[in-house]
Amino acid sequence: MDESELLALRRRIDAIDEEILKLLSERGRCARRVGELKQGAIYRPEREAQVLRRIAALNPGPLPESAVRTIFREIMSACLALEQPLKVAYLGPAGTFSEAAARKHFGSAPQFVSLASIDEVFREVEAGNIDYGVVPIENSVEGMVGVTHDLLLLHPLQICGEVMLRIHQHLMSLAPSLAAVKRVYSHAQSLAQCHEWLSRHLPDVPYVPVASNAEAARLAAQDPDAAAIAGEAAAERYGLTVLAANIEDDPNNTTRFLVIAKHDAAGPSGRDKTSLVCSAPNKPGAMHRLLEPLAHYGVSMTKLQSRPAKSGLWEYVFYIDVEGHRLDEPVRQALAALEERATFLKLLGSYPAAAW
Ligand SMILES: C=C(O[C@@H]1C=C(C(=O)O)C=C[C@H]1O)C(=O)O
Repeated sequence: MDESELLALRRRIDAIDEEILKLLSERGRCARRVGELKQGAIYRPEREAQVLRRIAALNPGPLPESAVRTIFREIMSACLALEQPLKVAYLGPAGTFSEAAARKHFGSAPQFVSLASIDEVFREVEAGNIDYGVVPIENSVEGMVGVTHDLLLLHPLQICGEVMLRIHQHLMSLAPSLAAVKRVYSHAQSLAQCHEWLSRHLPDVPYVPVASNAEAARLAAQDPDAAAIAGEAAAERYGLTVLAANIEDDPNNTTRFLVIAKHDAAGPSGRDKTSLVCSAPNKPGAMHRLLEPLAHYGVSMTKLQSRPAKSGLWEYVFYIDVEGHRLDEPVRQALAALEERATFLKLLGSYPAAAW
């Protein structure tokens, strides 16, 4: 090893770090001043999405895109906290995928609050005790989360963002090896998602469903004969060793979360979605007529989900996501036409499509 070159490189790294720190401080001062000039919401999801997309496109390497995104996510998180410390609630307990989604979206600067139900997340945001709520809306394997759909219809809240989270399940334990595991705790959905792996590697032990993956990890941390299936955050939080990683049967398993607030994204980011819920008159061709304006104005639909209306038997409401912001001209016109044809329509908000 060339000692003098090593020394020179480390000196260079120290000098670079000082430069980075100076620039970060300057960035923080700019953000704080932006905060003073702002009217309305301090947190601007459309601007944050643009910053992340721009940085990813500019990245010259050698750092991978994911590393650069994570670093800039944290920089913005810290800058935003200088303008306004945020309170973000998620469906708890701590260590669940909902917490991972909240941190992926907001970075680590906000104060995170774990709440016991999706209903409580909506209520606390509506009451103004919490600035933003992160709630699951659909999973690529399990389908829609019904309660979140119902609450979006009931509460006067808006969607201001979405988060896509790849769900990786790990088997974790205090036990040194698989052979020592005598029972497995997890949420019923996670047990189902790892069914093939479990029947191949741990066919003879009981699988015990519990309230959440985080609860499973907490139990496994008290019992050296037990293992839990949960996400990585739970292993860290409860001091468990991952005995087998990525044991989910479907490697593309992804959950989509929504960020709810009292406002949506004030303007377009360049790659946006708009969500709405509506109902159609109960007569032949009504659904076709309802959706016709989307085709007419060239607006793409990314989701159409029906759900029983709580008003009567065999009546449905339709949850629709389209590409574009409500202020983009084709979306604005399509929504106006759609509203005329629907018996009921509620705009749930426009927001940047998940940046990563
Ligand atoms: C600085 C701003 O405020 C916040 C912080 C941002 C940042 O650090 O880049 C971006 C958007 C806002 O959430 C801004 O609106 O430009």
